[in-house]
Amino acid sequence: MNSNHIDGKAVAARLREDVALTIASLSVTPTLAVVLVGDDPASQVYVGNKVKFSQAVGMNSVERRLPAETTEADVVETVRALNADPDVDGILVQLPLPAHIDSDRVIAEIDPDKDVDGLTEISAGRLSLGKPGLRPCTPTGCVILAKEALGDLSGKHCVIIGRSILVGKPAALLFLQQNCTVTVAHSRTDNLPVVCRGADILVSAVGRPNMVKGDWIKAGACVIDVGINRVADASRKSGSRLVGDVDFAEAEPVAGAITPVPGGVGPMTIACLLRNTVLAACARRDLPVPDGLSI
Ligand SMILES: Nc1nc(=O)c2c([nH]1)NC[C@@H]1CN(c3ccc(C(=O)N[C@@H](CCC(=O)O)C(=O)O)cc3)C=[N+]21
Repeated sequence: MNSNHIDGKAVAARLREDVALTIASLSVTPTLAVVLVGDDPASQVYVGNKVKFSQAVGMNSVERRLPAETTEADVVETVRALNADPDVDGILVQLPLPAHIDSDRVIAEIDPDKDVDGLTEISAGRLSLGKPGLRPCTPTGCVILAKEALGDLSGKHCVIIGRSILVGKPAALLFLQQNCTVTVAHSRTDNLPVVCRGADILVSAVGRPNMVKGDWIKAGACVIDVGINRVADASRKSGSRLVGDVDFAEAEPVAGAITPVPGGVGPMTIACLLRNTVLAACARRDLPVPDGLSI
C-alpha cells in the first residue's frame, strides 16, 4: 500500500479491537438487531458482514429477515417489538426497503436511543444542536479517517460534495464539530472544481464513478472517497469492480492522503455501527462513554 493511502481496513480493524476491549470490560453484552426485508443480494452481503463482525467483537446479534412482500405495518410491528425488548441496544433497518414500504415511516418508529444508524429525526436534531446522541456511521468513519491522516482538524477547510441525508449533511455537521471550516457543494454548485481546489479535506459522497479529477485537488490535500460504484470490468471474473467518486489514478499523485475504494470508508461504516451499538448500550444504562471509543 502506498504511503499516502489511508488504510480504512486497518483503521476499522483497530476500531473493532477497541470495541471488543470495551465490551470485555462491560458487565453487559450489547445486542445489535438488524432488520432485513426482501432478498436484495447486495443487502444480504452487508447484513452478513454486520452479523459476522458483531459476533467477532463479542456482541450479541439478532436478525429479523422478512420476505419482500411483508407489509409496512408488519415491518413497523417488528421495529416496535425490538424497541420494547430491553435486551436490544441497537436497531438497524437495512435500506433500501421494498418500494411498497415508506422507509421514513419505518425509521420514525425506531427508538432514538437505539438508533445506531443515526437516521431518526431526534438523532438528526441532536447532531444539529451539538447534543449527545447517536451519529450516522459513514460520516463518522470519514471524520476518523481524516483524523488518522491529519491529526487535529481545527481550522482546516473541509469541502463536502453531496448533501444527502445519509452522508453529506451529517458529515458537514460532524466536520464542523471538529472545528473545520465547512463548505457543502452539490450538483448545482458553480465552479465545482475551483471550490474543491480550496479544500484541505475533500469528501466526495456523490455516487458517480471517477467524477473528481486530479486537477480538482489541492496539492497535499486529504481526500476521503465515500463513493462505492460498481463499474463493468471485462478483465474481472465477476465482470465488474468497485470504484469511488474520485479518479484515483489522477488524484493519488496530487493528494497528501487518500482513501482507496474498496478498503477505505466502507469498512469504517460497519466498525462505526458496532461502536454506536456499544455507545447506545452504555447510554441506555447511564454509563459514561468508554475510554477508547471517543473520537
Ligand atoms: N440502514 C442502512 N445503513 C447503512 O449503513 C447501509 C444501508 N442501510 N444499506 C446499504 C448501505 C451500504 N453500506 C455499506 C457498508 C459497508 C460497505 C463495505 O464495507 N464495503 C467494502 C467493499 C465490499 C465489497 O467488496 O463488496 C469496502 O468499501 O471496502 C459497503 C456498503 C451500508 N449501508
